[in-house]
Amino acid sequence: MLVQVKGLTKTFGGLTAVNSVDFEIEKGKVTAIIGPNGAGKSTFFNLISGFHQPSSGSVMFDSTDITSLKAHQIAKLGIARTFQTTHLFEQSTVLDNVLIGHRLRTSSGLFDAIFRTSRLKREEKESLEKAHEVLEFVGLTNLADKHVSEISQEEMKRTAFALALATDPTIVFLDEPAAGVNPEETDGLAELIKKMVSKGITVCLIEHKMQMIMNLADKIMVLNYGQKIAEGTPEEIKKNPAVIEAYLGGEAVAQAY
Ligand SMILES: Nc1ncnc2c1ncn2[C@@H]1O[C@H](COP(=O)(O)OP(=O)(O)OP(=O)(O)O)[C@@H](O)[C@H]1O
Repeated sequence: MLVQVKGLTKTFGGLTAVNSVDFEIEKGKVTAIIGPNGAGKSTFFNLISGFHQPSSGSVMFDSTDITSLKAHQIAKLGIARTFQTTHLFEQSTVLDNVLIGHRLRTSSGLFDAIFRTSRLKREEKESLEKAHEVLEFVGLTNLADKHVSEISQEEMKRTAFALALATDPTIVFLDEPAAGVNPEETDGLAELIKKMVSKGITVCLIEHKMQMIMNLADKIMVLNYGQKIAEGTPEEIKKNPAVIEAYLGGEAVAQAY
């Protein structure tokens, strides 16, 4: 298993946002996390990627215990995540946004910056090449010099993917990759996710668009009130009584289908 989560728990004051979750992600597969609003999905992502410290439990990545590592240390190990598109710098170009993502992986320090060492120059060149490569991969070469404020929501989603890919990740965590885009664009983003998997990248995503998930995921975990209530293939999840119960009453299913 690429990622192994055991007994993962996060409390905020009196609220248990993630409650004793055991979970595994297999290399090379697409794993989805679904659940009603407030179920703990984003918190779960934040725990794995080091943006929150767990209250208890453990996270193993490729046999390394990453439970107590900080976000930047986890990113260096090959775990990338996307954020909502609001995290992009609107007044910078698409290319510059991606370059910033790539700096994470390079190691020049203040000394290099001041004296413009050959290492810095080499790294700048590599960053630029990498940024162009990932922009081509996500289909945004033509928009590299546009400001983020000028591009569509779907193009912002692709930019967020490019940012994650610029760090050469083993696994990417995608937070609602298709939120706010139309059905045709959703299909395009699903294709892009498949293309990432075909290049050997493992994908874990949170998404409310059920049809997309059902077509894309090898495995689905369902969270409800911080607890894992089901796990299985899309076929198994569709038939699971606990899942149907959690979603009925809510509007999520009606909206998704
Ligand atoms: N930093 C925080 N401080 C306090 N409570 C938080 C914090 N982050 C999340 N929560 C609470 O934890 C619970 C789970 O939230 P979370 O955002 O993880 O759910 P979610 O499943 O991602 O929801 P959505 O689908 O709406 O994004 C919610 O009740 C939320 O209010």
